[in-house]
Amino acid sequence: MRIAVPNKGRLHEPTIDLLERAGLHLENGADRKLYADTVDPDVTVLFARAADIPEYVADGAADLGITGFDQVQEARVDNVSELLDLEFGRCRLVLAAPEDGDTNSVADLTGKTVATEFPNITADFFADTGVDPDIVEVSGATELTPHVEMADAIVDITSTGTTLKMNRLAVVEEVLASSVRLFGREDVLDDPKVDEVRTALGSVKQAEGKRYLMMNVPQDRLEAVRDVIPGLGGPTVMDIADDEDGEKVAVHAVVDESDVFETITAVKEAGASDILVTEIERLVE
Ligand SMILES: Nc1ncnc2c1ncn2[C@@H]1O[C@H](COP(=O)(O)OP(=O)(O)OP(=O)(O)O)[C@@H](O)[C@H]1O
Ligand SMILES: O=P(O)(O)OC[C@H]1O[C@H](OP(=O)(O)OP(=O)(O)O)[C@H](O)[C@@H]1O
Ligand SMILES: [Mg+2]
Repeated sequence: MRIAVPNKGRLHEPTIDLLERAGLHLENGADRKLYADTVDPDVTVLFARAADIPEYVADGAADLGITGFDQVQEARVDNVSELLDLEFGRCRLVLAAPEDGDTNSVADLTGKTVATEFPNITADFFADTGVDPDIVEVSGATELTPHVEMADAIVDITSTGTTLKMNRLAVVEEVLASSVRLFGREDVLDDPKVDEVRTALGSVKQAEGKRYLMMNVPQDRLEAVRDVIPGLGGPTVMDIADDEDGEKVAVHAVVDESDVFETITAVKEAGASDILVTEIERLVE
């Protein structure tokens, strides 16, 4: 099973980090190579440009891919399916035009020119509006084009909005919301390995923002402690090995990070002691 992941750019690091946290440790270094093995002899990682990854998967060079939803849409591949929203690389593709110009709506672009790195997404967007501007494809620095009379507006990526602002451009309309996705070619989706990879990556997502709480509780305080532990099903209650009288039990629970502070105070008041809080690497529900 080959997974294509971004070889550079802003998605490279977080993708490698996610694979590592999911237990798919890369064996022979991720830098400046086309391939890396992983601890799983059946899984190889292939490094490719974020924009090329959907094609790699569609054509069979890789079986699974990790890249932005914008790239998957732009590639117009019809034999891949999304498996998981990995929820990083969040950004929006927007139609933007000079702040002080006369393009304030989509309709103002009749007979005008729009520059973009995403000509297919842009064409689909305008097809739905009935407005039919010329679309000029550029391969970077799109924000410059309205200032050099190349275009009247652009369709480009924004997240914080800093780049648009720096170039005195204002959003006219949102075109697409994107985040990084795991996707696969449809003819490999029955392979059990696909589900293994999806579960492993999903388990890292599940664990984010959760904490594992452990404590000791006298038997007669157990109900009181149980009552104040929020979240994910009931806590796990276990006997303590060298507690011969059986007076105390160990209580373990998964709690939202945002609830940890209050929960510690509450369980302590209810009679718990020796309270431990740890991070969770993975959580398979
Ligand atoms: N400002 C941003 N905020 C969040 N996500 C972004 C942002 N810019 C790009 N992305 C996401 O990252 C993907 C890849 O963008 P990136 O800039 O890393 O690569 P690139 O510039 O296309 O790659 P290359 O350097 O190979 O040309 C985009 O398709 C998008 O999904
Ligand atoms: O809303 P902002 O936070 O300013 O982000 C938007 C910018 O981020 C991306 O460029 P990137 O930084 O990836 O540089 P690149 O042009 O080299 O890809 C994108 O192409 C925008 O220019
Ligand atoms: Mg970029």
